[in-house]
Amino acid sequence: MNSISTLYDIGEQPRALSTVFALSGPRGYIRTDGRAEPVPRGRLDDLPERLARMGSEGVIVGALPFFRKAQDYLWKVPTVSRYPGEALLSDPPAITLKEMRAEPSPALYAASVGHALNIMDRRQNDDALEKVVLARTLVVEADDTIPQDAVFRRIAQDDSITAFHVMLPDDLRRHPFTGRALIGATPELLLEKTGGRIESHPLAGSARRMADPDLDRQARDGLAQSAKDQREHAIVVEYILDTLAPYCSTLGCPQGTALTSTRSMWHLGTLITGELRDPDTPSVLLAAALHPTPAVCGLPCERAANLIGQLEPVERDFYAGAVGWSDLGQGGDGAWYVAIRCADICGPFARLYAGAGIVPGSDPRAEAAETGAKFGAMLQVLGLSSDAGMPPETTEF
Ligand SMILES: C=C(O[C@@H]1C=C(C(=O)O)C=C[C@H]1O)C(=O)O
Repeated sequence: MNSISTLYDIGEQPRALSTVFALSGPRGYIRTDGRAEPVPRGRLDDLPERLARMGSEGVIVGALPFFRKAQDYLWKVPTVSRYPGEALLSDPPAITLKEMRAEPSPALYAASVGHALNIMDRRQNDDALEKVVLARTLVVEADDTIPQDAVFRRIAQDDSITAFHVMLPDDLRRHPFTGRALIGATPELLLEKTGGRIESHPLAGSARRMADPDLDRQARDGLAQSAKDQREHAIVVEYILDTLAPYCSTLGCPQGTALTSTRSMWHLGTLITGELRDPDTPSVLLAAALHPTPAVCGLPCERAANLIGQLEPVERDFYAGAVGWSDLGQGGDGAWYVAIRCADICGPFARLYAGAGIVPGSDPRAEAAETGAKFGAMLQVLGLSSDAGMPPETTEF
């Protein structure tokens, strides 16, 4: 018996999964229909073999974990349904929250950033750490079970992001509840494939948006001119181009780097487009090959992942992994998004995650504030103030 069947007590039987996977973004609303068959769980490195055993029809949906050595959580469904975005417009109920705490504290997070900067300073050789993305979390507890569908619907009303709602394996070691899901508002496309054409839209380099239009313009201009943010961004774009090049006959970023925004953040973003040599390479395999990019991990990748494992006190699990779909019957067409600006929700608990890229020249206090701002979108849909995750002014760093 594998861990899915143990936790869900479903044996190897397919199960009905009406709300286990939904995406809603500028390209409409997609959700799974019909009975779902689990893809045997395993590491990303052996996903090609596991997928080959799933046949050539149906749609693969689900979540890839942050660490490549952790187990993915994927399902095969007969089909996905697409609806216009309006299908989600409804009036979701309010959520009453009881408690909130930061894990780790902003001060401890800033200390980890300082530690990473020391490592970067010390090692000036070929294997030197150039970038690492460090995350922190907020735990919120509601009075009652958090209504996941309402949270998803509320997020999906923001058309500057792609909202996702993806079932996760229950983790009874953490809480005695079932029905765990990852729900979020990602602005970042890892990879989309349509026929032979692929797109990736990495983001890196961030500034918090301001309510005052003059301050907001200053924040935007400051980001556009920041050499540190441009370096942080270029590392991601180069990595994605290098990784996709062997799969592509043409590849490039014709529009260059531009500012993009959500309701709460400014980012530097670069649209990467290409033509595949083999137009039947499934999007899920391309996403698995790319993941984790230095937008969520760092460079060199393995060194950065090891440091994340050492410095972050809370497991990332599926945060900063990827969520998406891949239609095997249509040459693997589909879209995979970076699973950020999200919360791991189970029963009355939600754990929100936010990370920031650290490069030489980063300021630990500014990174603690940046992660605070990145909690904003999820805090707001949970009924809290969007700046409730900002480090308190009185915090001693
Ligand atoms: C890691 C996160 O965001 C990533 C890090 C960014 C940065 O460091 O500037 C920007 C966008 C994302 O690629 C997150 O939101 O948790």
